[in-house]
Amino acid sequence: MSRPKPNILVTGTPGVGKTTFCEALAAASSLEHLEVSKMVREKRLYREWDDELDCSIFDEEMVQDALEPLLESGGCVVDFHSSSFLDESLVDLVVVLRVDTSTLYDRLEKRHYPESKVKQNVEAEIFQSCLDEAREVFEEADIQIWEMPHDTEEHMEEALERVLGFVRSFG
Ligand SMILES: Nc1ncnc2c1ncn2[C@@H]1O[C@H](COP(=O)(O)OP(=O)(O)OP(=O)(O)O)[C@@H](O)[C@H]1O
Repeated sequence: MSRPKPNILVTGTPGVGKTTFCEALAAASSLEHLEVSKMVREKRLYREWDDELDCSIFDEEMVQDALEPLLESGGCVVDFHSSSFLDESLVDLVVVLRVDTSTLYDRLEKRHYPESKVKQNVEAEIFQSCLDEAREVFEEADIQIWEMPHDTEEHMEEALERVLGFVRSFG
């Protein structure tokens, strides 16, 4: 499906720096940053709330229904820790941000997350859950999946340059 501007999914374990990266990418391009976790909270796109982990159990169908009209015209950066809800026909590139577990631990610690939530997210990064989920959803559809380190400012600049190159050459 041809779109004038690409839709890019930026995913990764909570705390890897998706929002930081997406804000910088949106500022450097004409793409619109869709911070899905914020949309889920504000539009209540969930059926239940996990009090222990202090997070929503988002509803895939509700999130897809909210995003599809925005993605159909292209030019979006979708920022979320999951990729299971996205129809591959609406995605042109997937970026999976990665950090080492000690960096991730420190970042999540600073948020004063419950120990169980820090542990759950560090384990997800160790077992590369987000990368495996993106591969499961998008590899069949022949959509590029770029795994990019995001532990330093330098790595962020490198990743931004590479993705901006994709945006410039799209279409
Ligand atoms: N490339 C980077 N180098 C150094 N620090 C970074 C980098 N990217 C993000 N950070 C820091 O890591 C922390 C988490 O960043 P951010 O909130 O963007 O993560 P996230 O993946 O969007 O998390 P969540 O999914 O929970 O929203 C912030 O304190 C941010 O300043």
